This record gives sequence, structure tokens and C-alpha cells, in this order.
Amino acid sequence: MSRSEAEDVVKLLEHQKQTALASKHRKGQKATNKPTRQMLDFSMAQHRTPLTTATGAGMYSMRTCVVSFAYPPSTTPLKQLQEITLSQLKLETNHTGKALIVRTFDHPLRHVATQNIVEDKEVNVDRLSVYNLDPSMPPETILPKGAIFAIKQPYYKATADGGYSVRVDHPSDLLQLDVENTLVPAELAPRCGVFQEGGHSGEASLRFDLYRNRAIVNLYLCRYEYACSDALVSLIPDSFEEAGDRREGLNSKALYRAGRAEYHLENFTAAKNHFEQALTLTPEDGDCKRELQKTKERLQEETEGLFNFTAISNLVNAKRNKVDHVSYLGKVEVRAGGVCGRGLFTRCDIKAGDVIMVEKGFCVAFSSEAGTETYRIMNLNTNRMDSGTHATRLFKTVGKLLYNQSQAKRLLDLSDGEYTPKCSAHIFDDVVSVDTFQTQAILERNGFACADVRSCDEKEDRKDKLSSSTGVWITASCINHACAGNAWRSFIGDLMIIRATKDISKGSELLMPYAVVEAENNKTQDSLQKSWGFTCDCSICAAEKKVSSSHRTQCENITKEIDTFLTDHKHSTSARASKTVINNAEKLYCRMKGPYTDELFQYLPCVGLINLSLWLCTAYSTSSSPAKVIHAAITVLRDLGYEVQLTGSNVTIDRTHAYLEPTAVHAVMYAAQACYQQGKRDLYAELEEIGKEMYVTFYGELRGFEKTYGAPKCFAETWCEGVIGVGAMEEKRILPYTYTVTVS
Ligand SMILES: C[S@@+](CC[C@H](N)C(=O)[O-])C[C@H]1O[C@@H](n2cnc3c(N)ncnc32)[C@H](O)[C@@H]1O
Repeated sequence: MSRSEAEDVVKLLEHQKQTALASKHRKGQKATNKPTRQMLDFSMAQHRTPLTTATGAGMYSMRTCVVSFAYPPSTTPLKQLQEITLSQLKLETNHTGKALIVRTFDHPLRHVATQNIVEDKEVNVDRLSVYNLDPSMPPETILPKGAIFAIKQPYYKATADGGYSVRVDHPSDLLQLDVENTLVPAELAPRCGVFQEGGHSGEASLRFDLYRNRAIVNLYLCRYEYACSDALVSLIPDSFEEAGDRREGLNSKALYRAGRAEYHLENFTAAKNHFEQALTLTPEDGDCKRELQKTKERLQEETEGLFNFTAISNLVNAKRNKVDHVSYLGKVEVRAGGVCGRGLFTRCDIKAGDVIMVEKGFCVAFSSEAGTETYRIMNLNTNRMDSGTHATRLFKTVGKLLYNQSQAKRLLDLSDGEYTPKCSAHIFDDVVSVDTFQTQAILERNGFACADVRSCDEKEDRKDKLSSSTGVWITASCINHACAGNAWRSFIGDLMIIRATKDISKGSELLMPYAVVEAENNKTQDSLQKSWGFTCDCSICAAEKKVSSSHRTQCENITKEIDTFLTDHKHSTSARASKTVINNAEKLYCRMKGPYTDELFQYLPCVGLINLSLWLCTAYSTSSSPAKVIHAAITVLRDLGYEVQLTGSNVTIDRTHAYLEPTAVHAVMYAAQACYQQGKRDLYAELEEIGKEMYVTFYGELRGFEKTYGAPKCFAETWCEGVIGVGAMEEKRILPYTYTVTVS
């Protein structure tokens, strides 16, 4: 994003905030000139035209989701609320202690909110807008025509088009009511006949059937806790003789459904028990056998951490990015005593490159998924604006929590930046009361940008991507930040794989860079402060803070010169650079190295040198001797904080202070190639192993390695032409997070 674009975004957020603040002056007023039923009908028809339309090559309009000023969800059962009518609503007011009962009378539509027009028992009409629900849910399932709804603590708003709307920010405040519900006023009861259970409701066998069938509906609706309890309630006891020889088949079905619900809740031991019990009743049930087998595999993954990442990677694609695998957390534990509050600690020694943990996404919004759109999401509470799939991530997360209390509790346990009041996720009227604003605060602090399909496919700079996928991984969220951390994450579908970037001893805290470490430390600190509310004090940042102000100014100026140099002399062309250009780069490098004094940075990464250092290494790869390339590659690694020594046929590498990024793999592979050229095959093989290990740590798997670095036997030939990797290696360092703009 350019500076002027960023300024526009800041202005937009400021404008939105001022508009929201200005509307507050109407708080408590009654609405005047309310639209009639015909006017509302007309406006609905007009709004059915889609908002997001292509406006030319490469141009599009983006939806904006505004997270308005926070208020908590209702935590009172409907029966205890006092009825309010549309005519009694006051503007910009949260009608605490009240409930509005209305009936929808048109087909709903969805833009950012799902909308419909409603009437109450006094035959007054108005608009109803429900925010923050999963966009993949068709609007007809949210606000169907002719349905009756109770809106707890309704919020009434003047809208930008001069009209009004009852606004629901917390979906748990919206309840669809059964026509038989005694709270439904007679005036709103449907005029046509409805299905009545009649005298059957008391019949036990029908009751079992209904629960069993509701279990499957709840499974499809992803309401797994409800699905499981329905399935178990539907089990027909032996004493119920009426069921006769149908009992075993029906109970097997119920147990199968309970097993599937537990599987989705990742309670694999319970799932296994249900499937096994079902198979004792119907031993030949193929579905049950298949699910039991899958469950056993998940249990093995969960307890032993046995994953075939290549096989998993082969199965994922843009349409199928949610994998059927499970988290492995056996080597880690969450506890207090991290660099800030809680942290994640190791329960055993872990070697560089080894898997530390694997976590299945709690909720992921993939940009390629149906219903996912690129939104701007503006949070007026945190003054933050993100673009990408963040809005969809919020809607999906809220949707997941509404009917799964245990999942809601897990998410609400994460750091929320001191959000108040805290939501306790209690169940009222069969729905978990979920605070959308707190959920968004949690997602802002704990969300990760992730690959659309796999990390190794995404080697381009994410800065240019507006729609990158985002999600939340609960255990990984407990990892605190350090620029030169000891762990790195990669993704295959919605599976996050965290590997060690250096040797880690038992009981150590895991630390991971949240965002790219910038050449200018104040930029890194700004980004951490704006997005996560802290400044970093890791070894790199502590050294950077001690840099004298004259050296800092020198660094800032030379960084600009380096940027200009790298723009003028693209990395991909450096292999063909003239002697003069190389000379200029060397001089620039020496000047930049000055401020990185040994006193402060003897073993630490010198972030401002990395890009130029790699450029030089690439340039030497065609114009200089292998010995010079090896020296240059070791210099790149040194600038990344790796201490490398090549002695005889041995490579020793000290990663204590290292900062892993793809540049490290490039440097190792340049060194490997140069060793090959010198005929030092042992060194070459060892370096290649290190390069592969770093690559896998960064990207999660080896896929794409050969394409980038060439097959080993081609090295000698490609070397002579100076081709190796140059075209395939990316020019820029990777930014793992999507853009965030904050207004103070
Ligand atoms: C994703 S959470 C990490 C887990 C968190 N410590 C907890 O107790 O749940 C991110 C928050 O942790 C804190 N944090 C993470 N790394 C930090 C660091 N290096 N220094 C200070 N605070 C940090 C910040 O408050 C940040 O917003």
C-alpha cells in the first residue's frame, strides 16, 4: 500500500468514526418521518442489486464492515425481558431489559448485513439488519419471509440513507420464535394453518425419532454439542419394548451421529467409543467402520504426532483447504511466566527443524471459499482497519460460537487487550451469548494471516495481496513474539505446522516473530505497537535501541539508498550486473555495516544488511570464484545471525541468535552450489540438507524446493550459466501478515 493510499484509508476510518459519533447526538430521540410499508418494499427492491461489481480491469469496489461502538450482548432469558414495540424505540439507544417481537414480510437480502422488513403487533413497520453472521449462510435461512423473531435489547439506528433500522450486532440477541411460543402476540401468529404435533408429542417412540433426526440436522448446521446431546437422548433403552428389533439399528444410527459430533469437536476418544458401541449393534455398518478407522488415525496423530505432510499437501487445493487432520500438542504446554503473561513452553528438547506442534485451525476464512469476500473491516473501538478476509473470519467465528459453548470458552480465554466487560459465554434461550466486539478484539490480537492453500505456493510478497486468508489457531495464539524467535509457522490448508528454527531445550518459552522484521527498527516497533499493543525487547530490538542517534540517522539514510539501488538493479538481474554496479553495491554494504558495531551486534542479525548482502551473493555467483561466493553466502547467513563454519568436510552452524527467512535458504544453497563447483561433494551434501531443513521449516514441506534451487545434478551446468535459482528466487522478503492501519 502506498503512502497516499494509507492516508486515504486513515481518512476514511476517521470519517466513519466522526459519522458514528455525530449520530450519537440523536440518542434518545424518537424517529420522525418513518418510511411507510410501500417505501420499505421499494427500498428493498432497489437494494437487491449487488454492491460488489467489477468496474474495469483490476478495479473493484470493496465492501466495508464497520465494527461499531461496543456494547455487551443480552444475558437475560427472553421470558424475563419486557416487550417493546417499534413505535417505542428510541434512536441510538440500546434498549436493555427489553425485547421486540416482529414478523418479517419480505424476502431477505444480504450486503454487509442480512436485512429484511418487519412488522410488529401494532402493524408498524421498519427495517431489521443483522450483522456478523456467516456469509455462506443464505439470507433466507437467517431472516426468512413470514418468520417471527424476538430481538433482545434492540438497538435502533438512523441509517445513512435517511431511514432507520433495528440493528443486531450480537447474533445471540436474535431468536427465531416458534408460532406456538406463548410470547408471540396473537396479532403476529400466522393466519394459515401450521403443523401441530397433536397428540403425538407424548409418544416416546416419536420423541426418540425426533431427537435422532434433530441430531443429524444439528450436525449439518455445525452445532456439534447439540448434535451430540440430541443423539444420546435419542438412544432407546432396553426397557422400551415397543421398539422391538428396530432398536439396535436405530441406536447404532444415534451412536454414529454422536460419534461424528464428537469427532468434529475433536473429542476423539469419545468418538471412538461411540463408533465402537455402534459396531457392536450393527457390525457390518460400513460408514461406521470407516469413521472408526479415521478416528483411530486422528488419535494417533493427536498422541504421537505422526503426519504425512506430503500426502496431506497432495490433497489440498483452493476448493478443499480444510484438511481432515487434527492437532498435535504433545510437546508443548501453555502456562504463565512468558515474556508477557501467558506463553507456550516446550515439554522436551527439540532440535532445529523438528516439528514442535501441529494445529488444526479453529476458524479460518480462506479467500477462495464460497461466501468469503474481501472487506475492509473498521473497528471504531480499536481504531484499526484491516483488509482481507478479516470480516469473514469474524462472521464465521461468531457463527461457530453461537451453538458450541465449549468452543466459545476456548476462544474467549485468549488475550483480548483488556476488553471489558468480559463475556462469559453462558447459554440463554438455547444460544450462547457471544460478544461480537470482544470476539473481534480477540481476533485482532490472535489472528494469523495464512496461505490460501499452502505456504510453499506463496512466495510472492503478501503486501500486494488484498485478500489473503486469515484464521485463528488457539494454542499457537499463546506464543509470544520475539523478532529472533525460536519457532516459525507454515500452513498446509488449515493445518498450522510450527517447527523449531534453532535447538530448543525442555522448558523454554517458544517465541515467534509476529510480523516481518524491518530494516528500520522503529517500523518494526510501530507495527507491533499498532497491531498487538506492545514494543519488542528481544535481543535484536534491545541492540537496536542502543544504537547511537547519529548511527541511526546514518542507517535510515543508507536504507533509503539501498532501497533505491535494489529497485534500480532488480535482484533477478544481479547475476548479470556490471563490475561498476557490483562495486557500488559493495561500497553501500560497507557504509551500512558501519553502524552495526561488533560491540552491539557481534552475533546478532543485522537486518538492514540482509537484502543487499543477498544481492551481492547472487552477483558473485556468475562473476567470481566459488570461494568468493562461499564467503558471500556465509556473510548473508552472518547478517541473519547464523554463525557458519566450513571445515574440511564439516559444516558447523550456530543458530543461537538466528532469524530465519527464505534468504537463509538461498544463501545456504549458494554455498552448497559453490562447494559442488569446487568438487567438495560432502560439504555440498551437508549444506543441501541444511538448506532443505530450513526450507521445510519455513514452508512446511519440501514441495517447490527443486523448482527453486534446481536438481542437484544440474547444479554444475546451471552454475556455469549463472542460472541457479536466480529467476526462481523471490526478490523481496516475505511479509506474513496482512495490512493493518491504525489511527491514534
Ligand atoms: C497472541 S497473544 C500472546 C499470548 C499472550 N501473552 C497471552 O497471555 O495470552 C499477543 C499478546 O501478547 C503480548 N505479547 C506478545 N509478545 C510480547 C512481547 N514480546 N512483549 C510484550 N508483550 C507481548 C501482547 O499483549 C500481545 O497483544
